[in-house]
Amino acid sequence: MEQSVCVLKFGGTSVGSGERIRRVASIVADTLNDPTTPFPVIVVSAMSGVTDQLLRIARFACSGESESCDQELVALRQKHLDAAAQVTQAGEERARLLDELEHALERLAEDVQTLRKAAASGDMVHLRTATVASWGERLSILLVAAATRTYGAPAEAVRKEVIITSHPPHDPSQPFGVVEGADPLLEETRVNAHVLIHPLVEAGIVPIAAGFMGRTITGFVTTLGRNGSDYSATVIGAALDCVDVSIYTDVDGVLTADPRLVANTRLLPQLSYAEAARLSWFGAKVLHPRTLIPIAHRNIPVRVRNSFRPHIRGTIIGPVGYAQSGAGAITIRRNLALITVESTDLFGAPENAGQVFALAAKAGAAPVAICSSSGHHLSFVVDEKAADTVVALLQHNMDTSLWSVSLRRGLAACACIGSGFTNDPMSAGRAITALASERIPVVSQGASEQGITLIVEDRSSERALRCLHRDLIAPVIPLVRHPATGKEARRKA
Ligand SMILES: Nc1ncnc2c1ncn2[C@@H]1O[C@H](COP(=O)(O)OP(=O)(O)O)[C@@H](O)[C@H]1O
Ligand SMILES: N[C@@H](CC(=O)OP(=O)(O)O)C(=O)O
Repeated sequence: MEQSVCVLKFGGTSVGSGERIRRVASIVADTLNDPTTPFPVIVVSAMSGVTDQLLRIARFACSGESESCDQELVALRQKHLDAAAQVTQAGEERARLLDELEHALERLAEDVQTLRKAAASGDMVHLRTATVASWGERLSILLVAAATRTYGAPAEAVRKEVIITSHPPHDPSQPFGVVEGADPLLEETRVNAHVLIHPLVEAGIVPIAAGFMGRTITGFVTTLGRNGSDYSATVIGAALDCVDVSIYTDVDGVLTADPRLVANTRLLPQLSYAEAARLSWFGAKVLHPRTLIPIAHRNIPVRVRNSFRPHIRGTIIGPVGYAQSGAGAITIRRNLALITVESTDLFGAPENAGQVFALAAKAGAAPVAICSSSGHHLSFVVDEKAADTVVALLQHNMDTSLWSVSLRRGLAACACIGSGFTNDPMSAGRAITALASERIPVVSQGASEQGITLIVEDRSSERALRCLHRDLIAPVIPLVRHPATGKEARRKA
């Protein structure tokens, strides 16, 4: 019988430097040595900032800015060599790592050349860009594997083959230096995962696999989209029938709001798949929005944990949710636009909803939120960058003597999320009152059993997030200066 496995995914912040990679290696070694945990399979992201750097390299290569391109390549090489010096002692392991890194960097340089030529001929630039973008993960697996071995745990980077087989990306017409996510092919990925991972596991060797990347059946490298390593970890986890997936990042778990924007956030110990999916849909960067798709229907739990404080339990995402009344978390999704389709004869919006959303989908825009409708109008928000294409398609395809289409840019969605939100009849009122008290107008809104979504102007969105968090989740208690006690008063006197 095959041994049961758990998947540990380490994000870019967790592998951001040699010192951090050593910390990751010690977590991997501890997991391997813990008899109560299944055998670990590791999925890693690129060192933080490296995918951005690779996409700059891709852009410079395509636009013929050779000097800038070469400068970035030199900086990228140095970053990985510095990390290599930190994760290994001089000796055999260091020599092996440097050799592997040099070989990988040479292949990256070749792929950049191929991209240059592709841009000149206009041939498959998007696939060549994905190949360049995937090198961040292909470099970091070498560092993590070497670091893990120095902790006495046998580990090997999975580098010759790619685990995730995917479709090609849908839209080949991306601007230079941009990658679009491709959809994984689950059955093919399952076969690869068993062929590539299980022999290592059976031999007691920890597999270290590159997140984010995939490959088409015809052999082209793809990506699962920006920040897609979380998603790749659950795709690989599902393919391996893993017991659970741990996402290691730089915060203690899923919090009541983004701690970079709100001061007094709290850890959410437990979330249902639906709650967590909603949080990431509405902007919580801690999880990629597609992460839960491969595993939720199989009840495989996901734990979000801090690689800097691994002793903390983190957040468990599973079938059972956050069982409190009111909002559990507040998120913001920015850079949205509101599209309103209105019939001039005051009739027919519900009948035409299917056509409206089909046209939006054709423009590659899923409605982020559907805000309001009546017999003669329908309004929904989409990502601002897709809005012009959606409006153009609507105007082109709908009878403009009967329909008008309007667009309002510069908006954001504030989502107050929690399955218990509607248990408390005061919740929605408190959310709107919180915004009103800060003079933040609500442009539109939508509600469901899982919470309420308030559309506000983008420029007010961070302020809106803070006041909603303060009034719905964690009041900010002002520091009160107590009057001097008797003793202090005597000393002052
Ligand atoms: N509700 C939330 N809970 C926790 N973190 C959040 C939340 N919303 C946004 N974040 C942000 O997500 C970040 C982690 O995601 P990311 O930077 O992609 O990490 P990684 O490099 O590990 O993939 C955190 O540092 C935090 O600022
Ligand atoms: N490195 C890729 C994929 C990724 O998910 O990274 P992270 O785990 O650091 O968010 C990116 O930056 O898009």
